[in-house]
Amino acid sequence: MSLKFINLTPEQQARITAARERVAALHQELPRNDLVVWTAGNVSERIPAQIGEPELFVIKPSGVSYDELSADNMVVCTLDGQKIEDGTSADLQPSSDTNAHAYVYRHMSGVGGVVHTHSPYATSWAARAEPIPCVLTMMADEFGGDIPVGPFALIGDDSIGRGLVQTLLSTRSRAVLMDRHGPFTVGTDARSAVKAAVLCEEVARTVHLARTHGRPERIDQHHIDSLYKRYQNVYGQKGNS
Ligand SMILES: O=C(CO)[C@@H](O)[C@@H](O)COP(=O)(O)O
Repeated sequence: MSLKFINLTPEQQARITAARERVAALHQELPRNDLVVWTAGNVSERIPAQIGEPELFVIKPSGVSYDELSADNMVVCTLDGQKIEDGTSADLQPSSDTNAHAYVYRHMSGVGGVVHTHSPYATSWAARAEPIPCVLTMMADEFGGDIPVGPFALIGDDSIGRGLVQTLLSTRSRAVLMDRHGPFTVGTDARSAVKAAVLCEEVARTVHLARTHGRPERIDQHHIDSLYKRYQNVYGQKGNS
């Protein structure tokens, strides 16, 4: 028997409602930052669960145009990737990448948000299965080094999620280029995962452009480490990613 939104505690219902608003709004950042064409991208966010509460996340419905997305049609799923009775139509299916997002949430407790796009420059590096070398200070700041490539995997089961987690656990980078597929990014919440997706595409583009007129040199590892440490601990306003 599937879980029902109406049977959850008022506190968890409120957390889900707030997450639906945030995730719906964050989907507008994908076309706004030229990270997607048509419906080819998705964002999800984990719902913080108190002891005894079911662990859930919110994700977009599959194949729905970004201008039709709203808090009302954000789908609520268990960490097994099963949609709950969340108040949306029983026919409304979650994203086709739900299994990948769910696998990350099950295996990486520190991840609160996952994003997948087919943004053109990052996807062109993925098509070549070539990591993006850390030749820019922005890469050291945000990704702590190169942006790695994850294994080729077909959609539909845990294959993408397994390859994604295996790669994420071997790097500081919050972005992974899945071989011949495209970028996935993670963050402490959906907003930080969207930021990683935006910056992943930005550095994929600028390194591509740099490569057309020469071979930029990778930044020395000790400089990458100090840039990453500063940016992760000093940059911006307190509490704002
Ligand atoms: O690449 C694929 C499907 O192969 C998906 O990531 C992309 O089309 C987005 O799908 P959803 O609309 O999230 O189901």
